[in-house]
Amino acid sequence: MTAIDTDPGTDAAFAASAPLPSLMARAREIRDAQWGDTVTYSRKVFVPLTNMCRDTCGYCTFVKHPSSPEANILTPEQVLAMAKRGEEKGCKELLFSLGEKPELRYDAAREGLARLGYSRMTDYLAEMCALVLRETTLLPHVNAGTLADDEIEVLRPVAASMGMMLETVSRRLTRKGAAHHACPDKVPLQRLRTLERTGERQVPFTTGLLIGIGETWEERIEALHAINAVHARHGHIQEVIVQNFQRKPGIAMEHHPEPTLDDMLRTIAAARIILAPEISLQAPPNLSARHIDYLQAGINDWGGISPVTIDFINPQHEWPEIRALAASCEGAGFRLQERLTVYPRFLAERDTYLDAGLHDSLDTMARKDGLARAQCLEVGSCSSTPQTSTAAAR
Ligand SMILES: O=c1nc2n(C[C@H](O)[C@H](O)[C@H](O)CO)c3cc(O)ccc3cc-2c(=O)[nH]1
Ligand SMILES: C[C@H]1O[C@@H](n2cnc3c(N)ncnc32)[C@H](O)[C@@H]1O
Ligand code: MET
Ligand code: SF4
Repeated sequence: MTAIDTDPGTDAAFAASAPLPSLMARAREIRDAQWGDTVTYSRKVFVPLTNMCRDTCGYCTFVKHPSSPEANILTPEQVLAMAKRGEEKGCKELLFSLGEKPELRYDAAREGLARLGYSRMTDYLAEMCALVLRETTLLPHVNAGTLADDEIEVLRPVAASMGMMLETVSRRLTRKGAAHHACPDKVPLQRLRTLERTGERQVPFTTGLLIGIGETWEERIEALHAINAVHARHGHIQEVIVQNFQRKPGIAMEHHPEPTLDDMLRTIAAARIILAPEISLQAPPNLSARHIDYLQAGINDWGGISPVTIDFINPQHEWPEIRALAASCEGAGFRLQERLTVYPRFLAERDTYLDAGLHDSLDTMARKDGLARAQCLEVGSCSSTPQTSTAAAR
């Protein structure tokens, strides 16, 4: 149920054709009703567990071929050292981001994993999540791309939340010369299956669109509807990220145009109109000088911001200083507030969405956090907070 009486069909048509100012005004209305004037972020440490990957996305600088001197798999000692540094700086989330299934493509990846005692990257990832839970107070979030049923099962007990950008639903982009050529994990059907499987297993989940990689406006709308449909079946989508493609030297798409600010504002507003209101809408603060304008298009979240690690995916773009971001949010009439990697709605339904083995860590973190939301854990309900007043669409 939306807070405002609307017809989803009419809204979709509106999103595709309305002038940008009225589209943004409509999106703001929906955001204000659900999320108020609070805009959130997650203080996190980013751990790039491996940069080897069986895919070769045309926009990616993160991926390294095994023949590169930079190709690596972080050791448990390195993971723990980064985690401890994050913990000291007050981080609450540890984001594992990594290449997809490199062991299925490269001997070097198989050998590297074997030296660590594993045959599958996902098993090593699960063990590193367990290590973080054991040795620190950080909550692990994993962004490991497409996941099969058994991979979700090994990760669920040790990851507080998971994510995978849908990126796009465009199959055209898997053709030769396009962004996702020769990327088995970027075939839209595989991405959609991961959204469905994590829904079936009730994993608090992040997904999103990568804007400006060759997709059409209609394909963006179709992707938003696909996300909304999977959420309507399972209620597990915590947040949707609208991320703008960044051009960098050395990538296949180095001459591909970046999306404009208007492109971003229109897509963010369309997302806010199409998606169920309880899905948090996120856009990164470090990939546009005009990110504050995103607030006028309906976002309520900035995603992860790290006081200790760079954005390994967009390393040329520094994180904003949290105090400076708070000041510019305030200038725009918003209050910046820290949040956990698990949103209040999911904490309130912990028995459904969170493995019992994670409850202690969640309690510790929510209390340490000192957020008013910690009360959700004690009273078992968050009905007084705007984020949780709407039940997940089922
Ligand atoms: O700093 C980043 N954080 C990314 N995040 C993390 C995000 O900003 C938040 O920290 C977490 O989702 C927790 O809410 C992702 C998480 C996912 O599950 C899937 C994709 C992304 C993508 C990015 C990204 O490109 N850069
Ligand atoms: C972790 C996420 O980072 C995004 N990603 C990867 N490369 C780029 C880039 N050049 N610009 C912006 N986002 C990118 C993808 O959407 C991926 O899923
Ligand atoms: N390889 C995964 C994906 O593309 C994780 C983030 S990219 C470094 O979805
Ligand atoms: S974006 Fe992810 S899947 Fe694509 S090449 Fe980079 S690491 Fe691999």
